[in-house]
Amino acid sequence: MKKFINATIYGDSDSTEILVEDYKFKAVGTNLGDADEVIDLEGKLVLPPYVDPHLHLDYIFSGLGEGNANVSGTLFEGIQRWSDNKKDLTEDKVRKSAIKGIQKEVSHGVQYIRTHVDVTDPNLTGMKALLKLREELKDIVTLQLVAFPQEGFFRYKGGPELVRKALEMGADVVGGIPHFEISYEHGVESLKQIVDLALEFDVMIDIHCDENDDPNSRFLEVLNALVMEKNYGTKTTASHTTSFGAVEASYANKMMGLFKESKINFISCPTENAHLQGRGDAYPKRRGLTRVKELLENGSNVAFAQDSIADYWYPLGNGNMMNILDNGIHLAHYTHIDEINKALDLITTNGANVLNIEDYGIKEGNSANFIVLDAHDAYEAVRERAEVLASVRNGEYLFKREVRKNEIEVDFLKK
Ligand SMILES: Nc1ccnc(=O)[nH]1
Repeated sequence: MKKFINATIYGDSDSTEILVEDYKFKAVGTNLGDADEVIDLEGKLVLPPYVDPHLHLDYIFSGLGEGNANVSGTLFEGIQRWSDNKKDLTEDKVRKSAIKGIQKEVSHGVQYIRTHVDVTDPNLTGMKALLKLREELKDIVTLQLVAFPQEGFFRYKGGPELVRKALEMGADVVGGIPHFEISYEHGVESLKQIVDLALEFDVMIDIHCDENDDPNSRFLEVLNALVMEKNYGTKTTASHTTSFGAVEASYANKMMGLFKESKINFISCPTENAHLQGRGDAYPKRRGLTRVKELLENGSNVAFAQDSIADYWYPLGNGNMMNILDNGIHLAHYTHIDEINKALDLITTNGANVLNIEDYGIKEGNSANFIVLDAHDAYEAVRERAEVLASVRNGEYLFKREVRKNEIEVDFLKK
């Protein structure tokens, strides 16, 4: 039995101690009694691990190297460059770069990743490599795999069969990209078939949905309607929906009511889409985000995600969710003090809700997974973009770092 004392627990001001036994939280409270080992957290902020609910592990680092830069900075060039280069993909290549990406994310306190895996590949190379890693790395990170037809469900020859095959192989989620199909009708039909596949295989849905600046892109409306009718909203996520940041208020307001009814989830990738969107705009330029603040006020579940690390779509990124959060709350105007105080939800609990993880959170009976930040409360953590000092999984440290001093003592300040 292990006891962590002097913890400041995010969202639980009554508790300061955590007791862990047999990989699980045995109790969370105060004065919890004796333990074999006592660890003093010195008042630091403890929260459930970061969740990155949208990442492309099979693409990681593909954008590095001469001639690989996406010159226009657009989604379409990213897809084209990937398509041109993916023919040389091997399982070993995907495995090695995915491991590097996972290392980066885990070292920043992430323990849950949903990764889209391109299945528009007759060999399903990425899916094969990532299915193995999902199993091999499960004590370090929980991986959810999306069968994602990057080059289009219909637009890529044999797309529907490849998506089905990936689900048969064991993908956890079915994906889609309706705004990349060749017409509105093709996009709608792809969504219908994808929802049918989800019901047939009993898997979640996560669609790259309206990742453009077109205020007339309407696949979010279609997806929402389809899953609302099937009562499948909590198992469904609309990723990106950047066009919803460009629509008129009267349309947005109508949709808000329908999102409330369907309970569909949203993922916003603030850094990626600030980079990709608005490329066709003169000034003023769109920020490229969906209506994050308004969706949250509507009671919808919204999570932030990294999306890319140095691939054909986005040249930056390092798996640090605090960086994503910092950018996201600025771009979304989610910066009232009350919003800042709960902003960590966007990279923790809200992501766990997207992934439908039930065994999540610092409470009795759950797996003993948590992180410790170099801050004493949520506001300080967000304002300082606090470092992750430790990540604990199943009661054991994945890593632990020295406490960094926030303030350097400079001689002249003492005078
Ligand atoms: N942002 C994106 C990254 C990768 N693929 C996409 O379709 N979009």
